[in-house]
Amino acid sequence: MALPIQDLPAWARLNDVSFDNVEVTTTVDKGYGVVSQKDLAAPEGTVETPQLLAVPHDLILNSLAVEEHAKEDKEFKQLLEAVGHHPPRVNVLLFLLVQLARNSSHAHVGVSNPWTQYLQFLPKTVLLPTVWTEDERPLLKGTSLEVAVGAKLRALDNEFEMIREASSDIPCWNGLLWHSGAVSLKDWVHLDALYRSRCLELPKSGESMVPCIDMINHSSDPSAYYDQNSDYEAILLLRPGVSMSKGQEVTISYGDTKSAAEMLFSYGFIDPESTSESLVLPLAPFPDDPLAKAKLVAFGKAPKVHVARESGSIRWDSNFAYLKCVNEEDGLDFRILQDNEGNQQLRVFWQDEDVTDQISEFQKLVAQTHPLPEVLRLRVAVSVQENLEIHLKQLKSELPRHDSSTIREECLKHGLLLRQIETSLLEDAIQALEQEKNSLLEAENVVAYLGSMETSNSDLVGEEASNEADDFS
Ligand SMILES: C[S@@+](CC[C@H](N)C(=O)[O-])C[C@H]1O[C@@H](n2cnc3c(N)ncnc32)[C@H](O)[C@@H]1O
Repeated sequence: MALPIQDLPAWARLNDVSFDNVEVTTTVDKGYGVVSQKDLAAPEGTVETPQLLAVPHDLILNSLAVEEHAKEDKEFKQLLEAVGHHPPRVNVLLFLLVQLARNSSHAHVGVSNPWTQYLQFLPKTVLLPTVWTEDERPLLKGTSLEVAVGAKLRALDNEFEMIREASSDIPCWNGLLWHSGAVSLKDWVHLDALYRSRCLELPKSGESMVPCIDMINHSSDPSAYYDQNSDYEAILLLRPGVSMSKGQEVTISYGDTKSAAEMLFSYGFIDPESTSESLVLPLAPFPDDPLAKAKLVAFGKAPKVHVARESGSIRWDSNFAYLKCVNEEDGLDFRILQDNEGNQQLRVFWQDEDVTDQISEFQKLVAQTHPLPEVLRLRVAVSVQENLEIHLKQLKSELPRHDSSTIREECLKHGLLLRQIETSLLEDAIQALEQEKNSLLEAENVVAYLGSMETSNSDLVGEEASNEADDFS
């Protein structure tokens, strides 16, 4: 069920949301947005700029608010307890799933609240890559989002199954959520997209959804910002130095340090004016490394390489790339230790020191303590460059043939933009790595090391040759 946006002012009045000289309307290309109803100005240097919106604290939706709702709603409390402790985001999504089920089945399980209705104002489609179709997702092939979106979809599937399992023993929820067919995995994926594209980081309440303030679009040159006042209300204020005329769109910044991939992943669009030039790619251990499994377990996170262009130059870093490129002969060791309770633990040792707790700083640690730091850096640079080349090759390979009528324009536009941004960054990073490799090859201890390797190889060849001669005799 959807409610027309013209009904939002009535909902706002009923719930004490105050709009001051602004209104929600439909924009040309960004769905809903907020525009000013009169000329507005906040002179430079003013401390108290005009307030455009105020949303009462009890409408702010986060994990804590969900627990408050549960106190007044016995049936929801039962559901929340059955699902157990999960990240705050899951509690909020569960709360929204219940409102969605109520709206679609007209069944009144538990107590309805302002969000039951507010959800009906929100867009039915949010084009984040997790909701792209099978035809649209190949646009991400070779980009840094290919693996991330697949992993996110699997995580969403697991969350939804976990909720189904935990709640299907509770008769009223089993009836509403599962028997009525009111909600499905598609709804969970949609709610997650709504959540990620609309949640704000409030100074006092933390990560939260805020009705009405979530109707404000992003700009790299924003006219407003949000805050929280002493009553914990979420408020929207005009920025100092901004003047705007009647009918102009009010905008905020969704952040200016996010990469193109992060913007697309969280908001479904890329604004090249406000994205940082960076990307994060997955990195696998060498397939023939006997320590590969131990390295992955000890690292504890998905191994990655981070590439960025900062002030015109390329920077890359990867703690896992360093772990990948060192071995026992460098001073790496894994040991299984047993604590007093008999639990076994994998510990990482570097040059006989237990560095398990420093594994997230492995690059720094090893770069400072390796006896031949330039030789190690060369090994890591070669491995990282190879990894980037594989991704670049995929990015440059032709996209699978598709029927353009099955790909939505917005997905095509932002998918191609992401490919273009990441291709350019990877090409420059590969070139920078080539330069770095060349200068490392000239470093004194690299020359000496490679020279010693050559000597021992030719000794070996000499020995082999003499063995062969022996064999012939
Ligand atoms: C917080 S909501 C803003 C309100 C939203 N336009 C709506 O219709 O409900 C964020 C979503 O608005 C859209 N959006 C916001 N700023 C945008 C921009 N500068 N360009 C394109 N889409 C934008 C994206 O779909 C994004 O996921």
